[in-house]
Amino acid sequence: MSASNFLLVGLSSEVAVPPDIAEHLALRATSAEVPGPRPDEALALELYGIDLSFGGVVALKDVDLSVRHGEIRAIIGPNGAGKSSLINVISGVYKPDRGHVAINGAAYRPVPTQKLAKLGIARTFQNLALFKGLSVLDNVAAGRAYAGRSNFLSQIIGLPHARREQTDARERARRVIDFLHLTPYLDRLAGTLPYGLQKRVELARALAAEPRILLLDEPMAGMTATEKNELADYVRLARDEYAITVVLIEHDIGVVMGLSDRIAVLDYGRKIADGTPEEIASDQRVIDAYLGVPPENEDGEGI
Ligand SMILES: Nc1ncnc2c1ncn2[C@@H]1O[C@H](COP(=O)(O)OP(=O)(O)OP(=O)(O)O)[C@@H](O)[C@H]1O
Repeated sequence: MSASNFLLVGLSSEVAVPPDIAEHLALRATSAEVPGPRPDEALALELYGIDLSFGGVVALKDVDLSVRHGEIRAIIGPNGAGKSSLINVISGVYKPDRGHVAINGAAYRPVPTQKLAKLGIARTFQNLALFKGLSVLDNVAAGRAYAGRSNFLSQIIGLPHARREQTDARERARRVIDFLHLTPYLDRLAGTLPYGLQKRVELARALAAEPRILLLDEPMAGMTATEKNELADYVRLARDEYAITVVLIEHDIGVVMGLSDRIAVLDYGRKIADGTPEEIASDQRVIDAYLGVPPENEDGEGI
């Protein structure tokens, strides 16, 4: 039996996972590297014992993270704390040196970004990644196209199921555009819109993929305070309307405090705190990290 057969057999007896997803999942129990607890099916996302380094630079050290279904979960931390690295591990861009990621209670093997949608994951990027020369509608429909089943060739040839998918993608895109109050800009080239609206189009494109988990990489970077609050409202509305789980990394603690159900704080690649906004706001390690108090050395003394 091939390794993938073994994994699929194992999965089918453990949890009900759609075939597309099962194809990319591996039972956590198959890894002897970090014998952690069994994945918890009640969690949308679970990271356990994640290590990641680049040459001699430690980006993440022994990071655990649990995300409940329907939760808005923020990851914050000072510059270089490891936030982007962590979101890139979740989205399969980086393969961790050690540790596990589980989605809906089944372990997950990194997949190419274009296959993420099939796993029910969509993401936005720190630097805008819109097709600036395409209309808002085309950009948002492109997000849906990733989640479709037809391949690029059948779309070019115009096979019936591919054509149907394209029509569906545009209908879905229009609904999401309407939901995010972007209809007046439907035919505008994305690159001509003000920055705050482009970020909203990016959110629309991610939602068009009908994700179960939405990863937002610094969604409010470069925005004015008004734009940030507006986008935060849309993220909350989207979570409620589409019943999705949201994981975001963000620099602006104020916005995060108002938006998130729970917050994990990274500093120098380690998780130093995890809890509700109220718990995080009063955590001395978090206050120290943001005020720039140096980490302790191995003897427990400041360095
Ligand atoms: N591709 C890479 N190559 C080398 N080092 C990297 C790479 N990506 C991240 N790092 C290093 O890993 C550490 C964590 O970086 P990361 O970008 O994850 O932090 P961050 O919290 O997202 O920072 P910022 O808020 O500034 O974006 C840093 O020391 C960074 O220099």
